[in-house]
This record gives sequence, structure tokens and C-alpha cells, in this order.
Amino acid sequence: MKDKLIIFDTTLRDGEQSPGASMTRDEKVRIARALERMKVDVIEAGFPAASQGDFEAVQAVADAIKDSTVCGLARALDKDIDRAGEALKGARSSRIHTFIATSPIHMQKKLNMTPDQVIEYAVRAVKRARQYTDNVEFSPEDAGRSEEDFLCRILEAVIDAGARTLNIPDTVGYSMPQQFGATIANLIQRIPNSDKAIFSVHCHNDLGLAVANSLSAVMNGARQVECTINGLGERAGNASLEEVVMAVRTRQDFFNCDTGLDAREIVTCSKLVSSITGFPVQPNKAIVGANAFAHESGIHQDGVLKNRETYEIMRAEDVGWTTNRMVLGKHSGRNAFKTRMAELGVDFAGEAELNDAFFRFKQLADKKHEIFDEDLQALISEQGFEAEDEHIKLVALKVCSETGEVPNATVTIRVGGKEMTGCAQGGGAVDASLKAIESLVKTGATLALYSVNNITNGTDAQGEVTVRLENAGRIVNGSGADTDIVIASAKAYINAVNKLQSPDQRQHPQKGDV
Ligand SMILES: CC(=O)SCCNC(=O)CCNC(=O)[C@H](O)C(C)(C)COP(=O)(O)OP(=O)(O)OC[C@H]1O[C@@H](n2cnc3c(N)ncnc32)[C@H](O)[C@@H]1OP(=O)(O)O
Ligand SMILES: CC(C)C(=O)C(=O)O
Repeated sequence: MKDKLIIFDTTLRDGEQSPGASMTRDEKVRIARALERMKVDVIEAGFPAASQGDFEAVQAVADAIKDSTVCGLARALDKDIDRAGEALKGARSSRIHTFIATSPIHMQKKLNMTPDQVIEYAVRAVKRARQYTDNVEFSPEDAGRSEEDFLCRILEAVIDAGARTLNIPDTVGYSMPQQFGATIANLIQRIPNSDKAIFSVHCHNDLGLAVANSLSAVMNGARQVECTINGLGERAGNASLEEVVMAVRTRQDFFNCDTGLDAREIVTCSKLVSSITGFPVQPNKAIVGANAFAHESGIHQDGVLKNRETYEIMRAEDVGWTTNRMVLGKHSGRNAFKTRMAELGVDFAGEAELNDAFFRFKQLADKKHEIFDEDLQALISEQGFEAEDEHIKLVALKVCSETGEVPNATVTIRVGGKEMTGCAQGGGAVDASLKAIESLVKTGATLALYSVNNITNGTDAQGEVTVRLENAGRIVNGSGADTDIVIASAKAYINAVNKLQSPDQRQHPQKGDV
């Protein structure tokens, strides 16, 4: 039987200490509810002595939450502890978390106290907190830079005073995983009454080691981890909840414990915290980043299509994504391309048709970061336009457009087997290009409509252009798509001309026309 690993979420307290991440009372309640749905064991809702607003926020969370324990932070001062006790009055299950620094630099330079005075404050604070709740947590702040002997002394004293959770913070993210794990093991082994308390850790990410240090502590006997959604927190942040939870779950072979969390709520919670705080989640962030379960390169996509476990150690669905994601881009291969096309209802008649479409896809992918379904549909319909009548084809287009100059375009087309080049000036790059084409094909048609739609978002999106040509009572529409709307316009014009000059009406350019 494995031990329970308690998850103590401090997004609403330490997470809120990220500059710019402060939350209103109602926002804290919304996040607390999401944490409760995820079955987080303890929610640290704030620091009630910090302000009237934070007092009320902790109070509101305490009143709203039924299943998780709600905790408030307090310095080792009567006034802070009383504020926390009062704010937590309505909680079904409450905890007071009190702390005082134990490292030489903090004691001397910040608190201006002797080690004995610090122990005195700590013991007094724990005893006072016990007047409000049996559930008292004590943290020797900056434990990562504190002397182990002194930690043993103070922790033994606060256990006797009634602390039931001993949280060892690496306040400035200075520890190394092996060393931090050894400290936890030593404390548990050296403190005579350590069996009366649960050991916890609270790691900061200044060296990017918060999760590694937390996991090392768990391997050495810690049974509570303090963490935050998306790794939010003071300076470089705290250990990220989603990474800790999924590391323990995925590598059960390393741990004698597991959390009781419903990990399928992770992504929802991450998105909520990100939208409330305005802190975006980086795309390559483990578990909750947009790319965490996305595959772009052909070899990976091929492997995943054959068996997901080739490149996935967790299932996207298990942390709350709808599914994993195949991103089509310049590194993708035929297998992924064909699979996505089949999902879009496009079946290729044979290898040649697939290869042709795949070639166009690669050309587009060289110009565009990500290929969306709409791009693929445009790619296929464009193939359809051309397949319909490819008598005239765009070979090259060069446009010169600068302030103070009349735009001009040089276009080369292939008509039948023959290449022709023409130039024209126009009111803009599109106008000049269409006039250059017209100077070659000489339809004499009127442009009855010209419209541009962007198929996807972003400045690298494909534009789809539609033109309507009218000639001698005949009306045809032409379409073209490209990441460059001038090229899309030229393609659309040529597509319309091809339709206009259907075989019976086609006028082949005459020698000397060019
Ligand atoms: C590592 C951590 O994350 S700890 C939590 C950090 N979070 C916060 O600080 C957020 C909330 N803080 C605040 O709103 C304010 O700092 C308050 C309300 C707590 C205190 O404000 P002020 O009374 O104006 O004090 P100020 O912030 O300037 O200085 C902190 C004081 O607390 C003392 N102190 C710091 N930690 C502790 C402690 N754990 N126990 C007792 N006293 C402490 C300092 O020595 C200093 O005392 P001094 O003024 O006698 O020198
Ligand atoms: C109050 C304690 C746990 C803290 O936030 C820290 O040391 O980083």
C-alpha cells in the first residue's frame, strides 16, 4: 500500500506574489473551486494580515470550499496569526501556516534576532495558532541555506508546541536535488519526535530545479509538496503542480506514494489561472503547454500514428486535453499528411495524386509556420481549380511597390507549352499584376468582383482571393490561395481566365504578342 502524497497548492498565496499576478477575491474563489474539483488537499488562499482585501479573499475561499483544507499564511507574530485564525473561521477544514526564517543571513540581517529568539518566536506562534486549529504548519524560511543542526533544534521544538506539518522551504531556489533530498532524510532521521509530523517541501525555481528538488525530497520521505499551477510564484516561481503530480504518477517505479488528484482537471485549471493572472503558458511548458502533446516532425508523427507510446509517456486525455495533436508543418511526412486529409474527407486516387498534393503542402509549409485544416482544404480546392483547366499557368511574378513610385509587376505565364512574360503598372501591387496578366491573355474581360479572405489567422495566414470576370455575357469566377495575397490574386485571375477560355473559346496567343 502506497503512502498518500499531500498536494498543497499555493497558487493563491505564493503564486500571487508573482509581480503582476494579484487576484481579486472573486478570482481567488474561482481558482479555489477549480483546485477543489481537482481534489487538491490543501489550498493556501492568501496572507490574511497582508491587507483587508486578502483577509476577505481568504475568508471567501474558506466559506466556499468544502472538500479541501483552506490555509492562511502568517508571520510568527500574534497579530498575523489572529488575522489568519479569524479569516479561516468559516472553513470546514482549516490550517494556519506560520513561518520564521532560520538561515544565518535572514536571522542576522533581516530579523535582527538571535537563533534562540527565533526558536522562541516559532514556538509561541505555533502555540497561538493551535488556539484556532489543530492543523498547524510551520516553515523555517530559507531552510535551504540554514544549518542542519539548527533546523533539527527548531523543528523538534515546534513539534512539541503542536505543529503537525513541517515544511522545509528552499526559499531562494539554491538547493541541488541530491543535497536537498539528503537534508530531508537527515531531518526525519535526526529529529527524535519527527514521527508526529508530516514533512513537506516548498521549492523555488531560481535555478530551474524546483520540481527536481521537490521530487528528490519525496523520494527521501517528504509526504507533502507545496506547488502552484503553471509554476507561478515569487521570482522564477514555485514547483509546478502539474509537473510534480504527473512525474509521481508516471514514474511510480520511483515513488512509494501517490496523490489523490484528478489530473484530468489540470488543463482547465491551468487555463483558468493563466487567463485570470494574464500570465501566458509557454507553448513548450511540460503537461500544460500547447505543444506538450503535439507532434510536428514526420518521423514522430509516423511513430505516433502506429503506436502513441513511441513518443508519448503520458496520455493527453489524462491531464485534460481532448487529445494529442498532429501539427502539420514543414517537418511532417506523407503518413501524417494523408491521415489528416482522410480525416477531412479527402482520399487520393493514387500515389501520384498524393505525391502532387504532398509536394504543394511542403511548398506551403516552407512559407507558413503551421498548416491548419483550412489551409489543407484550400490546397486541395486550388488543386481542383488547376486540374479543371491548366492551360494557362502562373510561372513567376515580380512586383515592385514603393512609396512615391507607381507599382509595377512583371509576370511570366505558361500557355500550353510556351512561356510568356509581360509587364504593367497599376494603382497597387494587385492591380499591376492583374494588368500584366491581362496584357498577355488579352481576354478583354471586365473585373466584376475582387475579394480577399484570410483562411487562417496571423500575418502568415493564407489569403484566398476570388475574382469574377465578365466577357460578352459570360461570367466566371476564379479562386486562388497563397500566403502572399498578390500571388493569390494572380492565381485567381488566371484560374478565371482558364474558365473563360474554355476549349471552344480559347484564343491562343499569337506569335509576336509577347
Ligand atoms: C518567503 C515568503 O514568501 S514569505 C511571505 C511573503 N509575503 C509577503 O510578504 C506578502 C505580504 N506582506 C505584506 O503585506 C507586508 O510585508 C506585511 C503586512 C506582512 C508587513 O508589512 P510591514 O509591517 O509594513 O513590514 P515590512 O514588510 O516592511 O517588513 C517586514 C517586517 O516583518 C518582519 N518579519 C519578516 N518575517 C517575519 C516572520 N516570519 N515573523 C516575524 N516577523 C517577521 C521583518 O523583520 C520586518 O520587521 P521590521 O519592520 O521590524 O524590520
Ligand atoms: C512561507 C514560506 C513557505 C515561503 O513561501 C518560502 O520560504 O518561499
